[in-house]
Amino acid sequence: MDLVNSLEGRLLFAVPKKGRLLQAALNLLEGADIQFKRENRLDIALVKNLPIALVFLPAADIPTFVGEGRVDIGITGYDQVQEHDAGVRAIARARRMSNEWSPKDEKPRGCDTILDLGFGSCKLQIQVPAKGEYQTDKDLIGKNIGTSFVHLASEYFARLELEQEGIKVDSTASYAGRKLRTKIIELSGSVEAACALGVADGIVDLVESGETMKAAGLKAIETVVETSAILIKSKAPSNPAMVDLIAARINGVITAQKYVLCQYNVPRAQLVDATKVTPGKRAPTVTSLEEDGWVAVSAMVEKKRIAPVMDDLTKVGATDILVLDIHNTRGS
Ligand SMILES: Nc1ncnc2c1ncn2[C@@H]1O[C@H](COP(=O)(O)OP(=O)(O)OP(=O)(O)O)[C@@H](O)[C@H]1O
Ligand SMILES: O=P(O)(O)OC[C@H]1O[C@H](OP(=O)(O)OP(=O)(O)O)[C@H](O)[C@@H]1O
Repeated sequence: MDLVNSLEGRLLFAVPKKGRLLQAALNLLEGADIQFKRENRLDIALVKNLPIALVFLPAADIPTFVGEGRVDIGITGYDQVQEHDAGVRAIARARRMSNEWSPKDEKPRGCDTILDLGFGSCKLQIQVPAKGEYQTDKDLIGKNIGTSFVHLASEYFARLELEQEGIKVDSTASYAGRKLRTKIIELSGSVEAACALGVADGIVDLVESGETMKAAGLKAIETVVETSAILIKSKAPSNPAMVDLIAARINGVITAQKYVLCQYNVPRAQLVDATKVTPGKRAPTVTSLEEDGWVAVSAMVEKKRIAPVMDDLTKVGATDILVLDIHNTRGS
């Protein structure tokens, strides 16, 4: 099969090819009924039931492909989009300084966020040895910083250096032409080892549970970016209607994962109190029961709140409380 020709007319959808976001992204695709078979070692898969092709790429590269409009939509981390944007800003500053800038450089690029996907949550944090001499981010000015997020780290320390000099920073354009006193060292993985091995005085890396940080004898002193996985699109996708369809399907899956359906019976006299406990996403559905003076209520409730909600319903006199998983939703 000529794979490149078979991409014709298909919306290109970038998915992380490995790492922390891969499995949750695949689960979302399955929930959205995006059917495909990925051949061994191939990074492109044609979707069987929709005019879409999936492109499996490193999470860090997805903002570049989407931002340049080569791929229409993608799933990646918000941190990766921020890092990419910071890199684009750095190039623009350098071009302006070297007078290579032209109005073409201003053409709209970058990605738009469609949805927060609710997984892959963590923080990009500045970390230092827990028992070391550095207590604040300012203590690291002029020192060595190890990171995979070189552009975000450079902007962070550029701002810090300017503020230390008493210069007000109103945009990242203020960093133009400045040489950082802090040395940003690019590392592609196992960044936590850099302090112990003497390569860096501090690091900028992701923290979720904090286990990796703790095991490396580090502590976090500042947060650069809070992140989670997002669905992004290019500024001018090839098929906007298909983008909307995918966004609606994925949104339906996320909502279904976040909520359960709570059903119960309650005396009509207690209905007001009960619906305060379960107001639903828009409003609860109330139907009358054959038994006089009683109603049945069903309402969507956030999964993480369901136990106290059941306690409170019991207190206001609800009975026959059922909690049902929601397989999928639309329009909620
Ligand atoms: N511990 C974590 N908890 C939650 N999300 C994470 C965590 N680590 C990374 N992520 C998210 O997953 C994205 C990809 O990180 P991951 O380390 O899986 O990348 P990768 O593609 O395997 O690259 P690398 O080879 O550099 O590890 C990150 O940008 C971040 O958004
Ligand atoms: O706070 P924690 O829950 O310990 O998670 C943080 C770790 O997770 C990520 O790395 P990952 O395990 O994906 O491997 P990597 O270092 O190869 O990127 C990140 O780079 C941290 O090292």
